[in-house]
Amino acid sequence: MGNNQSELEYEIKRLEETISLAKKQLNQARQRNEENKSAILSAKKELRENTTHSISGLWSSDGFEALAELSQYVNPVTEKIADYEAVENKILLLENLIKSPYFARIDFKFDDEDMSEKIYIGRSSLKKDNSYEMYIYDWRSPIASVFYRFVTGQAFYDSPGGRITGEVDLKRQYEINNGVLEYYFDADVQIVDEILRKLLSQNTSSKMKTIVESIQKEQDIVIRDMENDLLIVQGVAGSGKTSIALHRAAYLMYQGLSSKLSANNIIIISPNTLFEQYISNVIPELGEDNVVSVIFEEMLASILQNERIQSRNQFLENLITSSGYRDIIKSSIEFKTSHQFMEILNLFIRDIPDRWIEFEDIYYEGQCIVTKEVLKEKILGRNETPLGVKLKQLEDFIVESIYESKKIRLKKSVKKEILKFTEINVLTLYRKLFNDREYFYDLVKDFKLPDCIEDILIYTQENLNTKLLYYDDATALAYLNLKINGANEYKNIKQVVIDEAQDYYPLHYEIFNLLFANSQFTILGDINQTLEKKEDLSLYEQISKILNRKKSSLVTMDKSFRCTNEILMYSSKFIKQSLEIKSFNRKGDEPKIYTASDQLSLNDMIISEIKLCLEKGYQSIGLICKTEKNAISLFGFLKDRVDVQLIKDESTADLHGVFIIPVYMSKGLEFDAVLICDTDTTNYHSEDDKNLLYIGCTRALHRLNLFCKGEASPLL
Ligand SMILES: Nc1ncnc2c1ncn2[C@@H]1O[C@H](COP(=O)(O)OP(=O)(O)OP(=O)(O)O)[C@@H](O)[C@H]1O
Repeated sequence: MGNNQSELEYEIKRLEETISLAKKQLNQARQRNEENKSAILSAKKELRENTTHSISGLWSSDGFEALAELSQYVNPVTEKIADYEAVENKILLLENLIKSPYFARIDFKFDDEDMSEKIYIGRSSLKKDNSYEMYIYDWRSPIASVFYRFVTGQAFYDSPGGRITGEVDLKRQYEINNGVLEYYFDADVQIVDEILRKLLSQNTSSKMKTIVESIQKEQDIVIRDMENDLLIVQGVAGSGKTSIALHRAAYLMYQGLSSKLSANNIIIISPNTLFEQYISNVIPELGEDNVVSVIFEEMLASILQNERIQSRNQFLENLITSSGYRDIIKSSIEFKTSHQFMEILNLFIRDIPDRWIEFEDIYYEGQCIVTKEVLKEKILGRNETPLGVKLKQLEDFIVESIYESKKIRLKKSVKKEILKFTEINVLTLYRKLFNDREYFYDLVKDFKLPDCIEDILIYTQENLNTKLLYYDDATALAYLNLKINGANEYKNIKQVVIDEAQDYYPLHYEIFNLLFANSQFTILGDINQTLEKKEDLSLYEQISKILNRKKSSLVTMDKSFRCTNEILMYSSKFIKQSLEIKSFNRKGDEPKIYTASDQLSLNDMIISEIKLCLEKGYQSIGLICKTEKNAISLFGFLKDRVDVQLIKDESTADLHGVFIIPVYMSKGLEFDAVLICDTDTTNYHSEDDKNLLYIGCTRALHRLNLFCKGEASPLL
């Protein structure tokens, strides 16, 4: 360890004091919850014994008295339960804190003081009761940013009261496990890099890890950004985008922020369930409740009230495997999720009342109550109100008109019959758009359409006749629905986090904008990790334009923390070098290409590589294939020889062990060792295939090898 003896003694004593304070507070918290528990139990007992009314009678006409009687018992219990939960949370934090109270210290001399102050930084704060003395500062506190952003010397941080300047005299990092100080070191940049290298050399775990001890300056800037309503991060594979997104969410929930958000104010939009599961532990490990998490297709299903929606994974599998249809699938999604198609849909919506709703005179008991002209007039105009809302208002107008004239209230069944045309079936309308060629071409006469538009129309018509709603049509329909009926979900969301931003199309962002009209956005992506389309930095301009927030900023991150030097160098050859990629300079073996003459010898090669990886102690080994079809077939060959799991659409496996996974599902994930198992020339030959190889290869932390049967792909 080599630390100065008196310093070491000081640190050991400081640690003991901290732990003993934390233990004292833990005991108090436990005692308080014992009291809470018995108070809750006895209040419940009292409630049972002393209230004269049964719960089921409470809402009857004479139940009010009973309700009042009950509330005098219920309210204190509710308060006790809330307190119990808050204290339970604190107990958990303290239990974790006792094991590892802090990971860093800075000695900061405020400009207006003579002596520097020792600031200990940990995952959560610890303060002496009834005093301002902070034993530990939360990593999210303003002063902790100095640790992440400065070396020794002049420094500053922004506090709620303004900028505070001073000097960092010492920067120290600790390794404390189970309450024992293993070592500490005073940090200059090189040593910190050495520690980070050691950290990154460890094996991955089945769940994503927190990175509070080693957040880098440029990452910290994104995590703490409070300036922008739209923050876009372009980061190369492994630069920490997902980690940052999650730490930022925890930061936004920090108690000390005046604009503190709760877990239900933040939503994270994930690419698939496997990824959602993989990241699910990070925020709780940072001591916060998990935020709302959704997959985009779940949002589509909820907007459309339709469960039979093609997932993006199914869409990709379909695209990659269907050689004959590939071009049309691509053109179709490109067209239907474009800005141009959105404008076409807007024109279509404008046309609906005139063209697609058959207004009729409303008769009741033989008397015309409202004419169709009046009804139509009420719907045309007021363009700022969504059509669906206007139709609902029309419904009320008709009911009121009947009441005015006949002085009767309509029965539900009659109402339903009369008001048939006020209900819009978006899918039926959308079908009409594609079925009526004359109408379609008239509607789009001012647009320059794709050359294959006729093929797109036929393809869409066919798809709309199946039971499954295709991914591109579901997107267009969701837009149509939101424009017609307005967006009513997610009203409490104030911060939207979108990971893998490059996978979404312009119309997706229009949908996000409609759904989260008043929210701020953090958007993270990598233009090199697109699967079926080509993107460049203009993607982010497009997103900015669509979301159109007051203040926005684009941050780029070019350092990859995941892969070894050799893996990153090898992976980089699959992408255009428009963006610089730096590695963290961690050494490893060169990736190799293994070519087998037939399937049997390929299987043998893969099996011996898996065995080697297991011998090396790797915890997660990813066997990546181009498609689910290839993955299933490889699984068939290997399953009786090694313990291996197949990952398919909607899998939620824990990533611990050996897995076979289609490349598009491996996005966002990482493995200690990766084997790309089907790199022959038939599988990988096109520009799109290069992107797939880039994504697959950059999943590897320590070891990457490529395998094929027959001729190896010329792309390798
Ligand atoms: N500051 C850091 N300290 C320690 N580890 C880090 C740091 N930043 C990133 N990492 C590690 O690097 C790996 C990649 O991080 P992450 O998955 O967040 O990157 P990403 O940019 O989302 O990658 P991809 O685009 O490939 O999905 C993870 O293992 C993460 O723990």
